[in-house]
Amino acid sequence: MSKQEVILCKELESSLTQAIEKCSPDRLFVLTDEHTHRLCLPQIKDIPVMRQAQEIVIGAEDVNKTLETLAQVWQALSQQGATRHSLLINLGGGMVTDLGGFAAATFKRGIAYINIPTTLLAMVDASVGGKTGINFNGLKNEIGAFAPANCVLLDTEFLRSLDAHNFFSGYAEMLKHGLISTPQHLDELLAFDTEQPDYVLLKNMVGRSVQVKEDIVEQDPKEHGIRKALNLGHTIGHAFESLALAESRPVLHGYAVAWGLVCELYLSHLQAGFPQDRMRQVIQFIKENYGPFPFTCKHYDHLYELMLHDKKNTAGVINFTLLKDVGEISLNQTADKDTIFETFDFFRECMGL
Ligand SMILES: NC(=O)c1ccc[n+]([C@@H]2O[C@H](COP(=O)([O-])OP(=O)(O)OC[C@H]3O[C@@H](n4cnc5c(N)ncnc54)[C@H](O)[C@@H]3O)[C@@H](O)[C@H]2O)c1
Ligand SMILES: O=C(O)C(=O)C[C@@H](O)[C@H](O)[C@H](O)COP(=O)(O)O
Ligand SMILES: [Zn+2]
Repeated sequence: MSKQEVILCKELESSLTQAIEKCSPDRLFVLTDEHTHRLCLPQIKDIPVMRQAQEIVIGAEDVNKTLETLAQVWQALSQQGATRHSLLINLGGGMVTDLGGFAAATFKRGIAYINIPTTLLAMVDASVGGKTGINFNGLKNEIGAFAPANCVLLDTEFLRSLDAHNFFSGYAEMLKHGLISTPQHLDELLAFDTEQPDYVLLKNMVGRSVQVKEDIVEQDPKEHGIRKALNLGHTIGHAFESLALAESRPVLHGYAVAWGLVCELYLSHLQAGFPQDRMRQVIQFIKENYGPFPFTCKHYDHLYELMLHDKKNTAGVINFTLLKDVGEISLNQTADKDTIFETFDFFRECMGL
């Protein structure tokens, strides 16, 4: 897999023009959800190279990251004359870049695509690294492919219209990048004024955060080893997210990751010696900014069953990425059912549930 080009744009217009010209497509398509169609497409629609772009609009948010929506995109591409030499631009958050990336990877066995992420989460994480896919059978990203975008164009100006919930959702993946990289990066994240964001500083932090991901993906594009570090917080986080979806009370992906981090930092403390003061510091930040995920001990078995579907697992054994300390990663860790249930008890207790 070749190294993916990720550009922190000074000027989106020229970067996008160059990126499209480099692909020399016969036809151009732009995929948005209903919100990014209204809020973000106007920023690029009038760029001369975009004038011929045919628009495909899908429903917003993870409830629409489905096979039905994927089929709508395939249908639109097919009916509007897309060929193997066409180019798809995904303009949106991680839902659009995941689903659009998978549509591009599968349409006529694969066409070129460019990601222009418009949420914080998609900028630092989802748009980069080639994991594409959809939710299926009540499970997160159950169907998908590794298929990197030809190019990823980051423009933090899009963040100005993002609401606080989606800001914090993306910030959870940044915290994850802080935890798996360096104490300095984690400290700057914990110290950032999230109530009145300094957008210049945020742009720099986005650059550092996405670099953490790029470095790991470059070493291990298909998650045979070190890429599992990017899944910290997700073994339990995805179970929370799927449970919430099943109970028709969906939560944002990054919130589920933040709550998953609380549990997996506790597990890291129990099993890998992660320092208690650091654990408490990060949990305090999450408690203050994300609130609790309500569940009772009646949910434990369901959560455990969901964790049995984690993609890192082998032969029915649940696989965790844990930390010995900030930046000291311990891959392929396991925990027995009693210990996992103890982490749920810990979570509920420290969240005041
Ligand atoms: N492929 C990966 O490596 C990877 C990594 C992390 C997360 N993900 C996936 O990403 C998805 C979550 O992505 P997300 O958090 O970006 O959510 P999202 O794409 O659902 O976007 C969240 C909301 O913000 C709106 N929005 C987008 N840009 C906006 C803007 N600039 N201003 C105002 N509103 C805007 C969207 O329309 C949507 O309503 C999940 O499906 C998750 O599984 C994938
Ligand atoms: O890029 C990766 O690798 C990640 O694990 C990043 C995660 O933040 C992301 O949510 C990813 O989609 C999870 O992948 P999955 O393989 O657990 O479905
Ligand atoms: Zn994630």
